[in-house]
Amino acid sequence: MSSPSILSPPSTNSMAMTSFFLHSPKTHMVISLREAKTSFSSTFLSLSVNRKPGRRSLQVRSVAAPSEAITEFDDMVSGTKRKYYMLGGKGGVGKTSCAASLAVKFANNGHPTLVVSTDPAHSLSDSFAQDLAGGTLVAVEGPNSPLYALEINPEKAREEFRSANQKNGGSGVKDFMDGMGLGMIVEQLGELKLGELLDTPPPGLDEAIAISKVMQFLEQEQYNAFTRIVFDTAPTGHTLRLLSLPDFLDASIGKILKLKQKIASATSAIKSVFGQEQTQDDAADKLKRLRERMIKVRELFRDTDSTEFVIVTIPTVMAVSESSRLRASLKKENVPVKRLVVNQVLPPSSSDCKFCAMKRKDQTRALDMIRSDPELSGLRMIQAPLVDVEIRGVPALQFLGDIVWR
Ligand SMILES: Nc1ncnc2c1ncn2[C@@H]1O[C@H](COP(=O)(O)OP(=O)(O)OP(=O)(O)O)[C@@H](O)[C@H]1O
Repeated sequence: MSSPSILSPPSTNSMAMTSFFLHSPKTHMVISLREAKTSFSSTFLSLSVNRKPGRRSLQVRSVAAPSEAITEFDDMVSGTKRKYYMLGGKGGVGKTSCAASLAVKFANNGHPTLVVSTDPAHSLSDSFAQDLAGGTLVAVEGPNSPLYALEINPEKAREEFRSANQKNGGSGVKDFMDGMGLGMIVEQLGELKLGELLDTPPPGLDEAIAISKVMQFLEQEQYNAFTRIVFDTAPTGHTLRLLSLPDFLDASIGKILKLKQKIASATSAIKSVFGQEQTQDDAADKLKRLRERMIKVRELFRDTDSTEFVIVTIPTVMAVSESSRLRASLKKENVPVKRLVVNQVLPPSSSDCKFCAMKRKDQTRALDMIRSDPELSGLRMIQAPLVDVEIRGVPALQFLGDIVWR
């Protein structure tokens, strides 16, 4: 598939309006974007589809946004040292759209970029309108610099983790050791509840394993070239659990490894439970590597130099309340947060639509709530407008990225 191309270069008219046309070969849709420069620090644009026979065009009108909508993309884009951006928030607020648009913008600004979905319900493929599934790096067509996407299959990652664990304490071991009168050690292993944990994983475990899987990818030399890594994370609840999981898993794996050593040295008969010595060492190595990765994940989340967690929300009381709790938890865990994206803000309009007026009033209340919230008021607020078409495909993401990340 060829990439979308700009058909006509930007042109400026007497009203200081910029317009250009994008052509997506996949959809054969011509998108006309008009950006009005106003005296405000931000511009809201609204999209509409013109379905005239033979020509579908997406028109973007611009309206002024409040002046606090300031972002500092320069700060995000500068430097070639690798940086990680983790976008998280309540379900459905636009995390994927914002993460994908940020990744496109980084790539268009010269950064070889990797965008990763660790949300068990992936939507990167839908957002880019390209098939990115499969659990490996897939090139995204369209941006100027290389952009790759990775949808981690959490179940597969968990299965790998489970098989490493089972070799160190599965039910076969328990039966054997019971028979040897060593049930006590098995009970100790049982106390770790790792097997149970893997059978009914709590929210956050998949995410932790998925992120550790990404670390595994990044340990390989061929991935050194990526200078920006954007994570589209799972909804808030998972993220909160994820923050405490690396510590928990680290401790659990540490205990398992210690117990395994004890067991291994107890009798050579017990050694046979684990199969060949070779297999045993493999399993231990796997666990050790996983443990090291968990430590890296924990450090990565707290590294202010290279990592930023961006909270995405929408202007509703429920979403703002959840974002406030998320920010409080992130603060407690020393995870750096600077920005809050408030997505789907209704642009001002002169129409007398009652529904819109009510909705706008509601949103204004939620925005006020953000401004007076002790957890959120200190963050840089970025407002993104609710647009009237679905944001899909690289040209649309580029458009969203140019509004949000400035
Ligand atoms: N600013 C916007 N204007 C209009 N539609 C939007 C906007 N942002 C996102 N959407 C749409 O909202 C829907 C949900 O967006 P998205 O998938 O990015 O959210 P999410 O937070 O990642 O969802 P989930 O939690 O389910 O993964 C999509 O259809 C997307 O196109």
